[in-house]
This record gives sequence, structure tokens and C-alpha cells, in this order.
Amino acid sequence: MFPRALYSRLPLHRPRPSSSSFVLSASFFASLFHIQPAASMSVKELVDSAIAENKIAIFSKSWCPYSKKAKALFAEEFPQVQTTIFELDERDDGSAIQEYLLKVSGQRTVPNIFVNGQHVGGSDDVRASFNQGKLAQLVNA
Ligand SMILES: N[C@@H](CCC(=O)N[C@@H](CS)C(=O)NCC(=O)O)C(=O)O
Repeated sequence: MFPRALYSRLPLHRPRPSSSSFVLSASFFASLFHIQPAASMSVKELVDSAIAENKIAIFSKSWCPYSKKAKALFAEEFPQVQTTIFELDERDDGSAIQEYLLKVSGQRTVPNIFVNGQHVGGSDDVRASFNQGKLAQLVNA
């Protein structure tokens, strides 16, 4: 009915935007108005709840030999007790967690270990506490 070139210019025959271009436009629109996605748990909330809700919480770095020693001690001596490990080097918020741990425990190094909500310290502290029989008391409290 129309010459080919004219037909393709008719507005009704413009291709509909694909769903991916809709997502792009939506995020562009959101950025104009500073719309943020729902806030996730803050570092403070995450660390506070990790300490309060886990019998044993170890803030560790996967490559750290002291962290490895401490994790091995708990795995060997208290295999029946659930140990929750946060590998700070494998998380985007790892540095922020480490800074917050300095505030709450006075310790910046890893491992940073809490048992039943109490700060025990690092690997050397945990070993000393275990050798004195105090760690078992704390774990079983
Ligand atoms: N005496 C401490 C030594 C801990 C330590 O030196 N950890 C190193 C990593 S293996 C550390 O935290 N370095 C600072 C950092 O990684 O930010 C212990 O027994 O836990």
C-alpha cells in the first residue's frame, strides 16, 4: 500500500521497547530522583546480631594463619557447637565490619572471636583461654 521507506516511518510500526530497555529507563529515572533500593542490614546491625545470636562468632580472613588456627581449635575441640564464621576478605563490607569491630571490642586484628556474646579476643587469646579451661566453661555456659 505504501512505499517501503515510508511504511517503516509510520509511528504505529515503531518497535515496542524491549523489557531490558524498560529496566534501563527505570533505573535512569530512579537515579534522577535519588531513589534508593530498600536499605539492607547496616554493618552495626549485622555485627551486633552476629555477636548476640551466635554461640560462637568468628570474624576471620580466609588467608590468615591465625584465623585458620582459631577455626581449627573450635572445629577440633567443640565440633558439636555451631560456629558462625564471617570471612571479611570475601565480603564487600569486610573493611567496614573490621572498623566496627575495633569500636566494640578494641581489637582490629582477625580473628576476632566472640563466645556467648563475650569478646574472647584473637587466636592466641582463644588458645590461652582453652588451655586454662575457661573457654569450655564459656562455650558451655
Ligand atoms: N596475635 C593475634 C595476631 C592476629 C593477626 O596478626 N592477624 C592479622 C591477619 S593474619 C591481621 O589482622 N592483620 C591486619 C589486617 O588484616 O587488617 C592473634 O593471635 O589473633
